[in-house]
Amino acid sequence: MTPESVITCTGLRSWYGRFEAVRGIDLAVRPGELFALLGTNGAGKTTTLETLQGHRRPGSGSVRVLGLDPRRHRRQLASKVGVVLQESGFAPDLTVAETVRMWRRLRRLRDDPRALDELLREVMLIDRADIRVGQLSGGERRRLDLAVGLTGDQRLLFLDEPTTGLDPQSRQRTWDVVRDRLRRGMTVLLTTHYLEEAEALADRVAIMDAGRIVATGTVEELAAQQPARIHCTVPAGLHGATIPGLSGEPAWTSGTAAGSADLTIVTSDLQADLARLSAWAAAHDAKLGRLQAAEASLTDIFQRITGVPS
Ligand SMILES: Nc1ncnc2c1ncn2[C@@H]1O[C@H](COP(=O)(O)OP(=O)(O)OP(=O)(O)O)[C@@H](O)[C@H]1O
Repeated sequence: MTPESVITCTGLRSWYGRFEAVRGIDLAVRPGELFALLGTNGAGKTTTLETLQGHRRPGSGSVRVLGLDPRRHRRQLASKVGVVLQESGFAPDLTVAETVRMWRRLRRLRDDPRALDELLREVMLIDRADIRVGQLSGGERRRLDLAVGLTGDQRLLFLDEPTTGLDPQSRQRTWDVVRDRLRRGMTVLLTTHYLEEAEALADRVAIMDAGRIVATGTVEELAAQQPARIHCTVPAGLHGATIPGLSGEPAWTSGTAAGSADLTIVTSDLQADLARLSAWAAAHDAKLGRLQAAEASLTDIFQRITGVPS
């Protein structure tokens, strides 16, 4: 546990009756980082989030949010912690502006028309300010969720699948807003099943499976523990040839294009094997087609660690 952590879980366990949903997790989310909590269905993410948000008592272990116990200090945390849930039940008869104003009052903030306008502009809802919530599109409602989560002077934001159902432009806008807040010092705990988004945005990730954290670190750190992959096509006459010095395992198949063979090399020394493959191809005057060389992606890592396709 690092004292400067914004969120700390130590040995957190949680039960539903006799079923242990969270089985002893340790987490430390640092100030100003975007930390992504990923996991298989039923891994225990929601249970963990509910505990961090003060809605559930830890079965055992302890949690601290901004140094406070989230159950005992819910009031103090309410103005500092924003939550964007997948389903937020806003009153359909209130307008967008009324909804945000109401949340400002709930967070004991004074009325501030300028701050309200700024926030609605930020989430691209300024021209929908007087529209009733019940008339918003699904994507607009998600952006209202974000606005409400950001109402006030939040130091920490919980984001649960914030871009589900958003079109590419709204998705991009959401991430621009989150990035801007991160630059201004906010800490974000993201849960998402969109691994490409987590890969692009997260400073660090944790992968949960069956109540445990099974991997944690930066994507680069996790990728370094997994083999990389080289893929290319080779002239058919070289199918099955030995490539000298290769440390990885070559796998040959007949190519889909006539006169070619497909080669995949799974390797833990990507750079060296790429160099050996290139030298071998040059020595045989062979052109390598559709050459791809890549470290494991977060999707590969997730799949290998959990055994579940993402
Ligand atoms: N109220 C409940 N009563 C009994 N079991 C529950 C309850 N809520 C959750 N569980 C179980 O606890 C486990 C963890 O659930 P949780 O919702 O925390 O997982 P999750 O990681 O958020 O899953 P998902 O990605 O599917 O939303 C699951 O096996 C789930 O069935």
